[in-house]
Order: sequence, then C-alpha cells, then structure tokens
Amino acid sequence: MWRISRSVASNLRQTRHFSAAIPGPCIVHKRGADILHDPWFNKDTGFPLTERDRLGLRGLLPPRIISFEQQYERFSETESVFLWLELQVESYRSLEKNTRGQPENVVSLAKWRILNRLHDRNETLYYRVLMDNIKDFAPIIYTPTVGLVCQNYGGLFRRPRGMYFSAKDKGEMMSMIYNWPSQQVDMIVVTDGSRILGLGDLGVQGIGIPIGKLDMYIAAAGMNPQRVLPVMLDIGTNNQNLLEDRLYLGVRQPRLEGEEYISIVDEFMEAVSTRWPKAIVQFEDFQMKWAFETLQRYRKKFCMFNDDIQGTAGVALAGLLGAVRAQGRPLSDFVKQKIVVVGAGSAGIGVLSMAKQAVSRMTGDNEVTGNNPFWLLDKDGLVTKARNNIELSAAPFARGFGPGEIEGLGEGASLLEVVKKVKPHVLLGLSGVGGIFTEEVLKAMQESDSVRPAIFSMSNPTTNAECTAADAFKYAGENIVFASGSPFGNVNLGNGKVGHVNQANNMYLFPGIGLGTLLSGAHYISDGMLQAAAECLASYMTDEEINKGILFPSISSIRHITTEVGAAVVREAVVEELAEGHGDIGTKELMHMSEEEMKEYVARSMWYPLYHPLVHEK
Ligand SMILES: NC(=O)C1=CN([C@@H]2O[C@H](COP(=O)(O)OP(=O)(O)OC[C@H]3O[C@@H](n4cnc5c(N)ncnc54)[C@H](O)[C@@H]3O)[C@@H](O)[C@H]2O)C=CC1
Ligand SMILES: CC(=O)C(=O)O
Ligand SMILES: [Mg+2]
Repeated sequence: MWRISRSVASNLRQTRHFSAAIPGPCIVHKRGADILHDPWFNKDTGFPLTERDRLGLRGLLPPRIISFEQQYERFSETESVFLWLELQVESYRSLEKNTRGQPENVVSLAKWRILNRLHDRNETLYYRVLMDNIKDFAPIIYTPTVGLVCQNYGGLFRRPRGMYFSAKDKGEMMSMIYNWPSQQVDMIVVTDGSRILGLGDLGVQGIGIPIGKLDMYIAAAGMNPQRVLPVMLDIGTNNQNLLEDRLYLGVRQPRLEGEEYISIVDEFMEAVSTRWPKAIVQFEDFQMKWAFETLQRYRKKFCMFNDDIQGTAGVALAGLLGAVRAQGRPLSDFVKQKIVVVGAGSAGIGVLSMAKQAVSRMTGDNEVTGNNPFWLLDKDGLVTKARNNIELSAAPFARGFGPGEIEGLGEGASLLEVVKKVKPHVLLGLSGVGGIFTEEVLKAMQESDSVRPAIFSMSNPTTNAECTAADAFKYAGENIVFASGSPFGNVNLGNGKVGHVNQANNMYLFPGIGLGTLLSGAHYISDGMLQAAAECLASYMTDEEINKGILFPSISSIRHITTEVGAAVVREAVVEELAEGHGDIGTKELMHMSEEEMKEYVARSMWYPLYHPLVHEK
C-alpha cells in the first residue's frame, strides 16, 4: 500500500521533450512596444527576425537575437545588471558574492526583488528560472522570504498582481470579476490577510501569500500562469500599526465581523463561480474562526479547500506515518503513537482531525474511544474538558479524567510538564511561536518512549519555528527525526554524521490537490480525495530513505511528487464517481486509464515555459 513506482520520472522527461519539440502558436492582439511591455508575450531579445517584422518590433530591440537558453544563462550567471541600494550587482549569483556579510533579510529581499523584476518583464523566463532552480528560489518566493515581503509590501509594491476585493466593493463584485483579463481561470488562492504565516494580521499586505502559493502551483503543478488568480479580500485590519500608517495600501478600518464579513466572502464566491464555474478556490491564511466557518459553509457548494486545515493535515499525517516507519515499526503501530500537538489553531486542529480519522480507520473505532493518543496544547497550556469556554473545534481533543489519563496532568499543564509526563513519540508544533520548544523541552524528549522521537517544528516563517534544526539535534539527541515548516540546512553532527532536516510544508500537497481536482472535473473536493493525496505522499519515500530520517522528498522533485499526488486525487475522484473530466478527457476516458496512464496524463497536462511563435490578430 505504501510503495508507488517512480517510473513516471522518465515520462516527465518525455513530456518536457514533447513540449520542447513543438511549441504551438500563440495569438496576440497587440503590436510593437505593447508586446514588449506585456510580460506574458515579451521575449526580450529572444524575438526572431520574422516575428520582429510581423509584430512591428524592428528597431525597438538591439539587433542581436539571444535564444531562450542563452537568456536563461545570462540571468543566472553573467550579464544582467541590477542596481539595489548602492549595490551594483551583476546577476543573481554575483549578488550572493557581493552581499556577503549583509544581514540575511537584506539579501533575501534583494533576491526577491530581482526575481520579481524578471517576473514583471518576462514571465516565460521567470517561470523557467523558478522551475529549474526551485530549491534555491522556493525560500525566496515562498516561506520564509514571502513573510518578509508581506511585512514590507507597501515599500516593495511596483506592479499589481492579482485582484483586490475590499469591504468598499460590496454589491460590485459580480461586475468587478469581469475586469480580470484572462478568459479562463483554473486556480484561485484567496486570503483575507488575517493570519499571514505566524506573523499575524497583515491586512492587504497578505496578498504576497496567494502570489507565492500560485507561483508554487505553476512551478510544481504546471498550472498555466495565465489561468491562475491571486486574490485579496480586504475586509479591514485589526493591526494598529497598519491602521495608523498613512501610506498603508489597504482599507483603513477595523475588520468587519459577523454577517458583514461573511456577506463579502459570499459575494466573492458567487462572483467567481458565475464567471468561472470550474475554478478551484484555495483558502489560505484566514484566522481560525473564519477558516473553519468558510470551509464548512462552502466545501460542498463550491470546489474549494482550506490549505492550512486540509493541506497541512495531509502533509503532517504523511510525516507522522514516516516517523512510525523510521522506528522500524509497522504502520499499524500508528495507533500506539503518543502525539503532542502544540497549537490549537486551524493547522493544529486540522492535523489532529486527520490523524484521528487515520486511527479510526486502522482500529475500526470511529470515536477513538480506546486509548486517546493525542495531547493538545494552546496558549493556555494543555486543553482538557475542564477548560472554560473551550473552542468547539478543540473540544474533541480535550483530555478527560480517569482511566487512560496521566496523573498530575491537569487543565493548562505546561508544555514541559506534558512532555515529561507523556514521553511522546511525536512533538509537533503549529503554534506560530518561535522558540517554544526550549532547551528543557527538547531535553525532555530524550525520555520519549520512541527509539526515534520525532520533532516537527512546523510554524512559519523561520523566526516563528518552535525550534531550530540545530537545537533539536543538540538537545533532543542525534537519533531524532526532524521536520520544519520553513527550510533549515542539514545539521552536521560531527564524525561524518548528518542530521537530516525535512521540510514539512503543505507545498508537498496543495499543488497536487489543485491539479488533480482540476483534471478530475470534480465539483467538490471529498475527504477521500484529500486522504488519497496524503497517502500518496506518505508512500513516496523508500525504506532506505526513511531509515536515514528522510521523511519528505527533496523540493527539487516537487514536480514529480505533484504528478503522483495529482494522479492519486483524480483516481479517487473516479472511484467516488465525482470525476466529470476536463477539456477533451471525459469521465469515460478517466475511468479507463491505468495507474501509469493516469500519471502520464497528469504530467502531460502540465504547462511548461517555452517561447511560442506569436501570431498577430486584430
Ligand atoms: N508547515 C506548514 O505547512 C504550515 C504551517 N503553519 C504554521 O502554523 C502556525 C499556526 O497556524 P494556524 O493554526 O493557522 O494559526 P492559529 O492562529 O489559528 O493558531 C495558533 C494556535 O497556537 C496557540 N498558541 C499561541 N501561543 C502558544 C503558546 N505559547 N503555546 C502553545 N500554543 C500557543 C494558539 O492558542 C492557537 O491555538 C503558523 O505559524 C503557520 O505559519 C500553518 C499551516 C501550514
Ligand atoms: C505554509 C502555510 O500555509 C502557512 O504557514 O500558513
Ligand atoms: Mg498558509
């Protein structure tokens, strides 16, 4: 059940070859300088002579024609000149040399600006650079740097990306949605900016997150960049600094609440589904109350999911199952793992809900009435049934009293007490609070009942991680398995030994969930489809890798893992009779595809950045 073949790797290579062989023509309704100023059509110095003639570009470019491959090299290695502050840097790579000794944040933002400028000028080249260097660039366009970008959005803003629907647009959204220039949109990522990573309410500045997530969709799932839409629902902000900032770009009013809030989101969802009935909407970084409320409200009505609740849950479950395998135990032993989750927000509760479902499936006990293997903590400590005004979502995981409970662990017990008394197999942080896995807590994990304790410090960005990778190996011991939400380098343990650092981030699932759903044509995303995605990720790693503490694939193979996840999602939609197909491939064709054919179909459906011949049409 947990092994899936990787023969699709060669298919991916074939797909690339296939696309490279015959890039089809692309109709353009512009001419001359308008084309050069459109990042979608612009090829910079890459326009061949025939196109320069046909499109009125002659004389508007230097005469030398530089091929796509040469442009790519030029960007990465040699010639492009960027001025940043007083820094004269020759290229992305030389920037790394020239900024040595500068604070990390400064360098990361400089890198982001270079990439962003390329995006604003030439999208084809940008996505090629991103795809081919995803390991280097994901930390720039995604976590952790995207957090910094959101925090500094006002100063960094140059060209708008995506759409903004504000509290002031009530009643106008149905017509506004038609202002978006693309005829077709497949994937939307929407936020209200209320909980951006672990950085809190960043209001309109949170638009950086949908942009970063969709860049990952393009790089990992080969979504067509012309068919994706980042959206900000600017419903106000409760961030006092932003409210007082006269240059703040969002609506300067406190967040709407209750009916006023939900009516805005309702109107947005209706507008989207009217113009693009097949579009998938990913909810991202909503504060907990609205994350759960909107998921419940829309999940059967529209094709949508909440990435922080559902995507994170699948990735964490894959990691938890990997941690069982790392101990040399059968997967069925998952039900015996003691798991402490720190953070009872949308992510923590999502993880526990999915883990509980997995335990029920394995034991056949729907309510998990036997030994409860989960301990949940929030800002007030251990959550128990004695808690006053307990959150509805946390209630199913509150510890009770009596048999099966550990003596002396009462309501509000501290993390250190819980770890010392429970001796958990897994300590998983989704609290958004940097450093709460202190030296003492990590040392207490040495007494874990596991031969290979797992420490998952999943909060983002890096500054908000519950602990660093180095501290985890230093204090909890060299035999742990470790994962973090944002990337850390592997840890040198001395004597040639390496502590492997995994990145447990929902980026390993959301692209495949979105792409698989799109290709399946399902009108909603079932629990089964999400479970199939998680199981596919869990089964991706070999026993050899798991033994080395490698629980998640390298980000360099994200397109490959996304192909597998996407195919698993489509197959499950077919099994559940939800698949209505996409484009020319209908239900029947999907039903008759073998596992391998499905993976090939998914791989073939991915967009790949190439210059297409441009054909002008008035
Ligand atoms: N690695 C990944 O793929 C993902 C990581 N995350 C990260 O998880 C974090 C939390 O996200 P959400 O659950 O959506 O946020 P949230 O705001 O809904 O929940 C945060 C929870 O942490 C608790 N908390 C706060 N201080 C605490 C403390 N000192 N001790 C214990 N618990 C404490 C709060 O009471 C609350 O229950 C964020 O940093 C986010 O970036 C979220 C989704 C995916
Ligand atoms: C990764 C992600 O979705 C988050 O930190 O919110
Ligand atoms: Mg998120």
